[in-house]
Amino acid sequence: MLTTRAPAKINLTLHVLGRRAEDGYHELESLVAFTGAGDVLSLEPGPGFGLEIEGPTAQAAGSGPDNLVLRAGENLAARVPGLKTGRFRLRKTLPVAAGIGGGSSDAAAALRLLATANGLPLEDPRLLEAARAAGSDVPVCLDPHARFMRGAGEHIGERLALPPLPAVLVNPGVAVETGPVFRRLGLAPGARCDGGAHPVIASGMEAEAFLSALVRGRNNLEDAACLVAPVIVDVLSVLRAAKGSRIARMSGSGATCFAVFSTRRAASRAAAAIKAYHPGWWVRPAMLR
Ligand SMILES: C[C@@](CO)(OP(=O)(O)O)[C@H](O)COP(=O)(O)OP(=O)(O)OC[C@H]1O[C@@H](n2ccc(N)nc2=O)[C@H](O)[C@@H]1O
Ligand SMILES: Nc1ncnc2c1ncn2[C@@H]1O[C@H](COP(=O)(O)OP(=O)(O)O)[C@@H](O)[C@H]1O
Repeated sequence: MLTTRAPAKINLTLHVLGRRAEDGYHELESLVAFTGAGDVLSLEPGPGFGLEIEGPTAQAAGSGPDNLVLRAGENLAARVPGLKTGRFRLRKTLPVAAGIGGGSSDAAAALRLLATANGLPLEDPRLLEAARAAGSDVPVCLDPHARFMRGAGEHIGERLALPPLPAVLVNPGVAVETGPVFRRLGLAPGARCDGGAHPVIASGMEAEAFLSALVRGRNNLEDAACLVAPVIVDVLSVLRAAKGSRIARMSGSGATCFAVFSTRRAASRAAAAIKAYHPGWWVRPAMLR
């Protein structure tokens, strides 16, 4: 049995640069980081693909052929003749349709497990192709470390060493689909946006320099997502008001938002205080990397 983690993806920034005429997808520039924890996926090698799923958000994710774990597996099998397959077991704890790429990270985890079972290096181009075919966010989740993502997610930058980023993640329990949030931007195919250049972020930046660059970035989907799910406005104001919070922003197309704190202790305290006032919200302290 092979096992790997499928950590949550956080878009520390998400700049929308325009909308492509060819396929209607939006061109992005996004600084992505990952949490330590997340879903857990195992593979028991054997004939054909199968999926068992359990955990608090298993039902919302679904175990049918549309589950991104199975889609990713089939995508790779279509590209690698004689691929060794097997039965996946997914422990699903990340909220679903939450802007933290849980399904994408599960799909990437499935590809990593299949790569190991088949002796394929992570750099095998067929893995990247199978990832792209499963969804825009899957390629960046293949090797879950902080980096830039560009295009509609198909261009992945080098790993970046970020300073320690103690954070709190909050999801208010409202599922937000990605497509409708992009549509709310109202960009015509071929349109370009001029929201200002992305702040310069370099590997090895010291914490204060990194945070002052980060605050000059943005998530262009925030306003559109707040129209779809107005509770995001409350989540952002709670995170901004939390003691020791340095920056609060939405991840992806929402509804999960994050705040970064100067210390782990401040993040843990803020998480406990938010949870006490909002017992129905999913609240997690996390180190981002
Ligand atoms: C917004 C982001 C940011 O990381 O994350 P999430 O909020 O989903 O976590 C991603 O770009 C989402 O990636 P993913 O969730 O894999 O999206 P996909 O399944 O490929 O696309 C869902 C729908 O969103 C729209 N879409 C997606 C990506 C993109 N760059 N432009 C788009 O217009 C398209 O309408 C597409 O049909
Ligand atoms: N393994 C999976 N985990 C979560 N959602 C999944 C999975 N497989 C398929 N899905 C579907 O993918 C869609 C997006 O889910 P998810 O990846 O959690 O969204 P987001 O990227 O916004 O966090 C949902 O509608 C869900 O039904």
